[in-house]
Amino acid sequence: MTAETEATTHAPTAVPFRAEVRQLLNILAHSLYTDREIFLRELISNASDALHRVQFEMLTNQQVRDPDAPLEIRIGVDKDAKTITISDTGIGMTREELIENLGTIAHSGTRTLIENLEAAQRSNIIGQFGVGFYSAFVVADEVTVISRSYRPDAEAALWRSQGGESFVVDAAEREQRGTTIVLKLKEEAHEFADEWRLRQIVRRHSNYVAFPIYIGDERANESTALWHQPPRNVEASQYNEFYRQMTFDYEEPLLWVHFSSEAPLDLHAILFVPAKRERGFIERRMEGKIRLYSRKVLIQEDAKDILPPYFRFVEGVVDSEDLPLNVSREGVQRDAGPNRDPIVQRIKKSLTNRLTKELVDLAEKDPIKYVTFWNEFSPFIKEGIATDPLARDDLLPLLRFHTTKSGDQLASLADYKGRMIDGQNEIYYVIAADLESARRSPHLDALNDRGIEALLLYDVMDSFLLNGLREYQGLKLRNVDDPNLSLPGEAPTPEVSISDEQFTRLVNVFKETLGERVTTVRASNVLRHNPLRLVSPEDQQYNREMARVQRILDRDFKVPPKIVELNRSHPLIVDLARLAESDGDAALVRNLVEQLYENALLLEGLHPNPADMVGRIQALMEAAARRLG
Ligand SMILES: Nc1ncnc2c1ncn2[C@@H]1O[C@H](COP(=O)(O)OP(=O)(O)OP(=O)(O)O)[C@@H](O)[C@H]1O
Repeated sequence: MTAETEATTHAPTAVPFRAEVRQLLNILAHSLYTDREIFLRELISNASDALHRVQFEMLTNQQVRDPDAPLEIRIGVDKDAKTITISDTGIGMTREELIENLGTIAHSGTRTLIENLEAAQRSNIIGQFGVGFYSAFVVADEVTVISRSYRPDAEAALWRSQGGESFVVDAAEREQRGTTIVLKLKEEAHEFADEWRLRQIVRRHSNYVAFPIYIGDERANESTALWHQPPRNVEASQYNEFYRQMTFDYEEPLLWVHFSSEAPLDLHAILFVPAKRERGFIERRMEGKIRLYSRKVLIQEDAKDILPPYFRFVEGVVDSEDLPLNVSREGVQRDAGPNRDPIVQRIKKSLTNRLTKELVDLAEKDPIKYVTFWNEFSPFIKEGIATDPLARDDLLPLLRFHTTKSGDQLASLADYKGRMIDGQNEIYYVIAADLESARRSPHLDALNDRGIEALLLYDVMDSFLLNGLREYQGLKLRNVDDPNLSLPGEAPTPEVSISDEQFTRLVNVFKETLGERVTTVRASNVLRHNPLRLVSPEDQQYNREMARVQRILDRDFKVPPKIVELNRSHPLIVDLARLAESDGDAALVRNLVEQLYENALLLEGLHPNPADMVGRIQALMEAAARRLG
């Protein structure tokens, strides 16, 4: 580097903030921010991240400034000058990094906040966002950052701003690796120049940070990571607090599991099942994060492969001395080398088994709480059964269904099995668009008559679930729309009140009216209380479960041709057969046939556009009114 370039690089330079950052600073400086104290959480979280990063760097890189510096955060207060100083021995920043990180790059949290600002201000929940470093300007009218990067050849640098349009960077004096942030408190924030107050804030928001936080000479945060403490010493409130500080979720978790073993596998972990699938009011998160530690070093912030994909809603911390440190910090790529590591696989298995067992226990011991779990997370469990044959048997006890006998309650497969009638060796189910349609399904006639229970499947995920659930404890699952359904038990034989000729004529009217939409029309021997049902021909047996999904996904979805089965004893069919005999009402008969067919489509969840029926229904109503009037 020449003397000139060095001189220019080291001159104090004013740099404008990026537009989004200016906007954010303006908002923060003027907002009535009730959660002002979270500025400390944000700065501590940055410091902790910087410490984690340098710790990780030291695993692989010998060339680190101050390799022996203790990894810690120190907070000091000058009561007279009204300043707070937050120092860390983390990874530090070069001059260029200060410019980039603290002024020109818009971070994810910043953008989300600006986009949702109005709602955030209205409900006073700015504190739920990761506003990060800039939250310093909520309490400070001047912020100074002095930093020295871990890179041995890097110089110290300074960043300073009053939060307006720009910031200044300059050279600085600092020997030690790390970052110091000095906040000159605003008049209305002088209350924070108080060690006792700061100590309280650290307890509330940053108690479980993995590095020591000192205020003055006293440690302010928990000294042993919660997951390293014996579970019997940890209280429910501590788990709840830990969860809240880690996730910012404002609801308490539904369940936690604390793992603590040293042999044969060293494993210390706390896993949480959140109360809701979507967390946070604005920044909705669907997936949990597992922070992976080895020998107390954070090696992955969002480990993807330490739990199976169907448990991706789980949050937590996993720490094992046995984990290989070569697992990358940027995140485990699924199927990438280190994940094939036998230790990673063993940890995964151990976590998965225990978590599954805890959920099964919950289902048995606290069915009410389990239903809240099921309502939120059932799609994941169904996905697990559909996609992971090895997990299937373990997950089956978690399944819950509405059935024809469960009323408003949910039933497990074991409940179903216990209620099977003599001679029954299959589990019957009906698929429909929603619970009410399922309950009304004409396919259920024959089962209801015999006292046989059916599972009511109406969730889109159920179609996928069936791929992995062909049988349960030796009992095959069978769709009740099966044309060859042969049922155990007895049912009364219905009276047939139309002649064969009348019926044949009616069958022909159905065939002519419905044309290519039907493969055949025939008498049903299972219908009792419904006039008609649609049955899938043999060649559709394998994909009919997916037809409903296709209808939702594919705008041009065409209903595959079906077998129409008619109930010869049903008054509507009887009347229709009589009506079909007289030629005068051909249009009315056609409309009735069409409507009967479409009613059935609707109950099957296959109707492409129910609103199309309105015109015809009106025509039928007019005809009825005319006759009655
Ligand atoms: N104490 C620190 N030591 C080292 N680098 C830091 C420190 N504080 C901030 N930084 C750097 O500045 C960047 C910006 O910080 P900021 O708090 O604005 O956002 P973030 O923490 O990265 O992201 P977000 O808050 O949006 O999740 C950080 O990503 C980091 O690179």
